[in-house]
Amino acid sequence: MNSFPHVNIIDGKAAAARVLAEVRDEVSDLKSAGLHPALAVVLVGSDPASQVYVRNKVLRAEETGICSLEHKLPADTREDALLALIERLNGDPAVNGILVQLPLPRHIDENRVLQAIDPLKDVDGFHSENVGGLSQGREVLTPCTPAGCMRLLRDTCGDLAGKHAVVIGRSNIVGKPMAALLLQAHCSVTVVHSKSANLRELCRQADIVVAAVGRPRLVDADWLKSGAVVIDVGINRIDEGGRSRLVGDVNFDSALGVVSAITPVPGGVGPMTIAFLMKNTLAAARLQHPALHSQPKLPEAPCPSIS
Ligand SMILES: Nc1nc2c(c(=O)[nH]1)N[C@@H](CN(C=O)c1ccc(C(=O)N[C@@H](CCC(=O)O)C(=O)O)cc1)CN2
Ligand SMILES: [Mg+2]
Repeated sequence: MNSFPHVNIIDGKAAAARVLAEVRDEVSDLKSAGLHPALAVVLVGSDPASQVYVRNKVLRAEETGICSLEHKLPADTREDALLALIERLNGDPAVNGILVQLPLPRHIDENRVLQAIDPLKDVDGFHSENVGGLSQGREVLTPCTPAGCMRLLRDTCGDLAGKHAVVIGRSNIVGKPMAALLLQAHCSVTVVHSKSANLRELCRQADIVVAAVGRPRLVDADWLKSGAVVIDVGINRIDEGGRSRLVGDVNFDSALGVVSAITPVPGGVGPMTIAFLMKNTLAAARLQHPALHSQPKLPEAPCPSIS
C-alpha cells in the first residue's frame, strides 16, 4: 500500500487559471501605462492537433486582454515567404510576441525559422540567444512547457534546493530547458534518454521525475521511489479497446500507489504551457519597453549561478 494515502493529483487546469489571473492583472497594469500587449501566432498547414493548440492560444490571449494576431498559412507555403512574414512581424512595433506553431511542414527548415525571430519577441524561448542565456542563468524568455512545470513543482514542493531530479527526454522544447531550470533551482539533475543504460534504476533514485519522451506509459510504479513527485509532460494518443484516448509517459494508475504527487494527462502540464505563453508575452513586452521593466516580471527569474 502507498505510504502516501493522500496522493496529490496536481490540478494543472486550476494552476493555469491562477497564472492567467496574474496575467490579466498585469495586462491591465500595462494598458494603464499605455501599452497593449500583442501576440502574433503563426500556423503553417492544417495539422489537427496544432489547430487545436493555436485556437486555445488565441482564446487564452483574448481572455486575458492580450491582442492576438493570427497568421494561418497553407501547408505548401515556401520557407522564404514564412521568413518574410517573420521579418515583417519583427519590425512591427505593435507586435510584442511571435509564436510559430511546431511542427512545421517538412520542406521548411525549423531551425532557420526559429533563428529568424527577434530574440526579444521569441515567446517560445527557442532562439539560440535565449537558449544560451537560459543555460548561463541570464534573464531571458524561457520555453513555456518547462516554465509551467517549474511553477507546478514550486507550488507542490516549495523549495527545490538539494532535490534529485531526473528528466527523461532531451528535446530542445522540454528536456534540455527543463534540466537548465532545475539546475537554477539548485536541484541535482540527471538527464536520461532512450540510449541511457539502467533507465529504471536512475529514475528510482529521483525525488522529482519529469517525463518528456513521448512513450505511452513508459514509466511504471517500479521506476519510482516512494514519495516521488512526478511531472508527466507526455501527450500520447493511443487506441485502447477500440477507443482513442490520451495518456502520458507515466503509467498513472500504477504510479498512484507509490508517489506523493503526480500530474494527470490530460489536465496537468498541457494547460500550463499555454498559460506561460501569455506570461512570456508580457515578459517580452516589458523587455521591449525597459521603462516598464521596474519589477522583474520574467516567469522564471534565474537564481544566481551555481557554484
Ligand atoms: N511553438 C510551439 N510549438 C509547440 C509547443 C510549444 O510550446 N511551442 N508545444 C507543443 C504543443 N502545445 C503548444 O503549442 C501544447 C500541447 C498540449 C497542450 C494541452 O493543453 N494539452 C491538453 C490535452 C489536449 C488534447 O486533448 O489533445 C492537456 O494536456 O491537458 C497545450 C499546448 C508542440 N508544439
Ligand atoms: Mg524528448
